[in-house]
Amino acid sequence: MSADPVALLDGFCDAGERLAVLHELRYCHWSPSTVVRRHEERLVTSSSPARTSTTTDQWWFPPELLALTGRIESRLAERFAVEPDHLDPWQATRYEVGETFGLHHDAGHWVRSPAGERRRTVLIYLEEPDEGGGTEFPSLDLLVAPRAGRVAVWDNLRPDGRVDPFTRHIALPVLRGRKTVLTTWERVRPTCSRRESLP
Ligand SMILES: O=C(O)CCC(=O)C(=O)O
Ligand SMILES: [Fe+2]
Repeated sequence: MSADPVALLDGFCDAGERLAVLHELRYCHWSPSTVVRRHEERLVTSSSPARTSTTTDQWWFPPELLALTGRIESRLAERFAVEPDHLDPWQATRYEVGETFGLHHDAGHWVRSPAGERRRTVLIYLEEPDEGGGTEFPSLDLLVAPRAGRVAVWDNLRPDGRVDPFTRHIALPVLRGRKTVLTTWERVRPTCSRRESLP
């Protein structure tokens, strides 16, 4: 794996694959994006003024789209040693002009869940806006341009397993055009029981 805190690979998805994914995403049900927070020992998912985009997730993906994400998972395994069995369901998020996701961390809520924390984030830029829409990591002094076909992979945890505050990030507002990303998170352990080896 790269020593950079945020590994970037351009051309990870070629134009044909991006168009095919975007085409299939038209058949999915999109809703206002949500954020997760803890409320009295429970995780609550709700919309928030901090996140103004629209999202769909793997639940809605038609078989053609699942075949495409399956191929993407194989390449993530090859290039970044991502473990497909540890992945959360894919999400796609669309940002129109002005839409954004404020400063946040992708981990911090899942330490007690069977699959554990969100160890790494995988973010693929499918549709590149004409202006704005970068992903900023203020503590790393890093701005990732939302280049179509690029994948960004970063660690959310420090080697001791605690949340790494340096990978807090912002999806900057789109200023012109539209941005669409495909995202998943690699958990510390497998994401369902049938993937664990049985005793
Ligand atoms: O869209 C982006 O640039 C970042 C998205 C993000 O941070 C997230 O979905 O958790
Ligand atoms: Fe995020």
